[in-house]
Amino acid sequence: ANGHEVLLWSRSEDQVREINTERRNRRFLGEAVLSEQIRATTSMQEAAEGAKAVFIVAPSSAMREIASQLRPHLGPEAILVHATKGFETGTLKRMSEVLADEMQGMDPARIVVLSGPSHAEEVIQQCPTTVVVASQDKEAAEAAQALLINPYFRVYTTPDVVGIEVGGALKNIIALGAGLSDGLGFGDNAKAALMTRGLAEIARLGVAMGANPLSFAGLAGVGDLIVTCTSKHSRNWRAGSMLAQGLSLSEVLSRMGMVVEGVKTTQAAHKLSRQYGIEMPITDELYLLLFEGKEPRSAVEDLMGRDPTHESVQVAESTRTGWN
Ligand SMILES: NC(=O)C1=CN([C@@H]2O[C@H](COP(=O)(O)OP(=O)(O)OC[C@H]3O[C@@H](n4cnc5c(N)ncnc54)[C@H](O)[C@@H]3O)[C@@H](O)[C@H]2O)C=CC1
Ligand SMILES: O=C(CO)COP(=O)(O)O
Repeated sequence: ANGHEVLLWSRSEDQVREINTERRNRRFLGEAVLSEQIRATTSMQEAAEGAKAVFIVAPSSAMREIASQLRPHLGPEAILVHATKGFETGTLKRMSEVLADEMQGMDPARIVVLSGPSHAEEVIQQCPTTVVVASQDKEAAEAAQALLINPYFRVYTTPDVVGIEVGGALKNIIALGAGLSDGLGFGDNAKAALMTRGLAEIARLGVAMGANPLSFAGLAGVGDLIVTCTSKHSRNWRAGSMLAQGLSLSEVLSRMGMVVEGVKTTQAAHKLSRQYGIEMPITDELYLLLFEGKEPRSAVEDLMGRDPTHESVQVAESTRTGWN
């Protein structure tokens, strides 16, 4: 829509053919017609060489593999943007840390994170959407902003890479919980409580990891939390509502056929909360429910029956500085 020449890389020959010959990507975007400016290829080299910007939009589980395939083809001036919401399971690293590992020799200032309330199904229909791009380098963030911004897609910048990645990843855990809550018929009060107290625990962990607390009031915090807990497009919300119907986790994942990042993120956040000494009661209950067979109703009873406390969000002082 912005007039750029876009070359998509996919490992699927069928998908590449469908995009190039029919201008459709049916499995993911139905009958939406893709711009003539978009072509696809199965060659990483063809896709990346000479590109002004490279966007990685793969599941978190594929990030390291894709980054290592990309490394030999990324030009010295290109910015590297990712829109992936999750952590690496084994190392608990954020996605920009995985990219920095794999792009040895590349200036980490060229890495940009894109996040915010943005379901692809609505962006392709040109519905008004706002996102945020984060980079330790102001120029790199502004370069991504300039490439993407248009009358229906508004892009903000921020230096808070940690806050934007942590907010985007952790909201998926709460969205799984919101789907469960809705599926069990718990009503709007319960969902509002989950979102609010969920945001409190997201902010607590995020700040401990070095985020600016104010980022959690922004697009990649409360903004993405709202859309993922309330949208019919959300895979995490849908997965939660299927779990409420009594389906097992493996049944839910095979029926979805698309990534449900909140599942692996629950595991990662459960470990991170212990590593940083942060209390995350909603995440803990979801962990027990997803991986240790706890019944949803007893998870809710345990959450509601915690010791009475006061409402403070209890975030520590942030130590991070921003751009000048
Ligand atoms: N769908 C959306 O609207 C949004 C998605 N995201 C994030 O983007 C990431 C990807 O999500 P979706 O595209 O929605 O997932 P998806 O499950 O719909 O599609 C993932 C694609 O990646 C491919 N893939 C998986 N592993 C691969 C590998 N090792 N090498 C090459 N290709 C591989 C799959 O074949 C599939 O085509 C996730 O982290 C998600 O949280 C972020 C914002 C919005
Ligand atoms: O992150 C998203 C929207 O901003 C996508 O959420 P789901 O993965 O739950 O569909």
